[in-house]
Amino acid sequence: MAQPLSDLIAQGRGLVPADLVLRGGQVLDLVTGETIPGDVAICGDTIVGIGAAYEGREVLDVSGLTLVPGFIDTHLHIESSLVTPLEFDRCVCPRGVTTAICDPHEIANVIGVEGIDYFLEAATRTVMDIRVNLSSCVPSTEMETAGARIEAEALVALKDHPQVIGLAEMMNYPGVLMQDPGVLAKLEAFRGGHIDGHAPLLSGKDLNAYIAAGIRTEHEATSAAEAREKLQKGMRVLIREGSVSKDMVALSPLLSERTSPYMCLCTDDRNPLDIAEQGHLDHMIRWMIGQGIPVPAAYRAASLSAAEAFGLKDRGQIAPGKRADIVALEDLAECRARLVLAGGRVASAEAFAAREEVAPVGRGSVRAPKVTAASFRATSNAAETHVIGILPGKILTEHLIEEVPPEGGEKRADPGRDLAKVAVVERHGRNGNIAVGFVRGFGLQRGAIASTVCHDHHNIVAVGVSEADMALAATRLSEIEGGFVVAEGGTVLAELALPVAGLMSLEPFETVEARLKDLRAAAKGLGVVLDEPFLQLAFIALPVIPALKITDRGLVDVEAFEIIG
Ligand SMILES: Nc1ncnc2[nH]cnc12
Ligand SMILES: [Mn+2]
Repeated sequence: MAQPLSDLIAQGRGLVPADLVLRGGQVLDLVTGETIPGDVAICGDTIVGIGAAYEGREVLDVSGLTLVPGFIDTHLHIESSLVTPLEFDRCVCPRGVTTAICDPHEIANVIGVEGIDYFLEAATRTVMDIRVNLSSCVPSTEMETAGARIEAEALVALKDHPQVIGLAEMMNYPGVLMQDPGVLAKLEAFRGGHIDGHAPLLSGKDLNAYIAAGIRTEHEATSAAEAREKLQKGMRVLIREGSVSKDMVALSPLLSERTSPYMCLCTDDRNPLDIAEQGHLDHMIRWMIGQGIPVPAAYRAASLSAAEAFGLKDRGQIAPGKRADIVALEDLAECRARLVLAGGRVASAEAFAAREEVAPVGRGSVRAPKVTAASFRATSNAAETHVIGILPGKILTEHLIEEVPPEGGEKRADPGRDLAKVAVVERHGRNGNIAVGFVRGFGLQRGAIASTVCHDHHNIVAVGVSEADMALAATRLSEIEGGFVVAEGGTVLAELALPVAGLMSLEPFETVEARLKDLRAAAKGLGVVLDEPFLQLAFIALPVIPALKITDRGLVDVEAFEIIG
């Protein structure tokens, strides 16, 4: 809410006490890289003074601390935190993240615009400022069955919502290059405004064309060379460190004093266990400074550069006229928040408790066909088999070709060769599709794991070496309204219910953390070698990330952009 100009001016001049004063600290100025001693005076949600002594009706002592602008996660799917937006707020804001720019395409792929409305409603109630980019690819391609379809006109109707920035990641980059009419209609509708990108491995003239179409950011760069080309061609590069996509090591060498105005930080998909064990953007800042990235460059990417890249002129600096998004730190290299203000409000337990809940949506969203072991038979007479090769810490996969000799017209998993079956079961009640393929890299020796978090169409995906356990896990997901399940020998070993659209829990984030630990332990007990098996599982179904994926409609050769089996 805008403060009266007379209050801003009188409090900024020190003629009357400010509403709140942070006393005795020093401000890290991200333009010059210098620190400015003095109080910070705040009127409502706005900073009105720095670098001087102020009186305040309320005074917080921050002596000995350094104040930096609140952190901005420039691209994430809050659904991937596995908790509701208000629980995400309570989990992450105390770590210094005061703005989250989300793309609700996960829930939108399950329940359509109602899912976007749910996030827009939540954004009016959180302590942090949740901004929304409107989901551009629901479904991500025509090679999958989603629970909903969103065309340009539905997005245009939401365009002027105060929490909306622009169009979310244009993942259908082949559709841009092939000038798909539906894709061009969305680009046209948001032309001249903010359009996020998603163009993994795209380079050269095709990248030129993709950017010329008005697309401004990239978070899918997974190498310094790829990121450099995209920076040089005018994109803002968002360095991503999620629970599966971990690009910080590869990309942070590019982050310097010179490039930091054009680079930002994001998480894309990060679950509560990783947030608890390592952190969120604070983890990225801590790690990068530990690697020798200049301190102002790291904090600039986390705040000022992000604000400017997304047109958020009211934030990104601790300076008069800016939103009072402030993080107080004892040690810039440690980046452990001692105090966080979001819009002038302390991110305290009381502030989180005072928020009004948002009614959950997407209940009862799993409407899958009944399945049995026979549903997951792989019938074929040809030994040559396309196999999805998992790359740990990446959502890119390899397109492997293996000899899997059929026995009696059927191909089986072969744990000795790390060959498991993977199946996708359509669960939106549309067609009951079931596709079966093979995957290498989970290390699974027994049983099965399954999930309704299955980017981005969020059907049921199951990986297993026992078809009966795959059927048990998939059936259990229908019973618990979606989530994660580990099953072996006819028994469910561990599970996490995600009843909000089959994507988010209604439990506190601490409970979800604990359940994830049990699930990871149960999966490890079956031989799984991946650090983050469930998010890795969730991405083998995403047909806009090279190279071989599987949807409910079959195996997808992403480079050829076609279903191959
Ligand atoms: N959740 C997601 N959806 C689409 N593309 C992604 N790339 C990384 N995370 C993604
Ligand atoms: Mn994304």
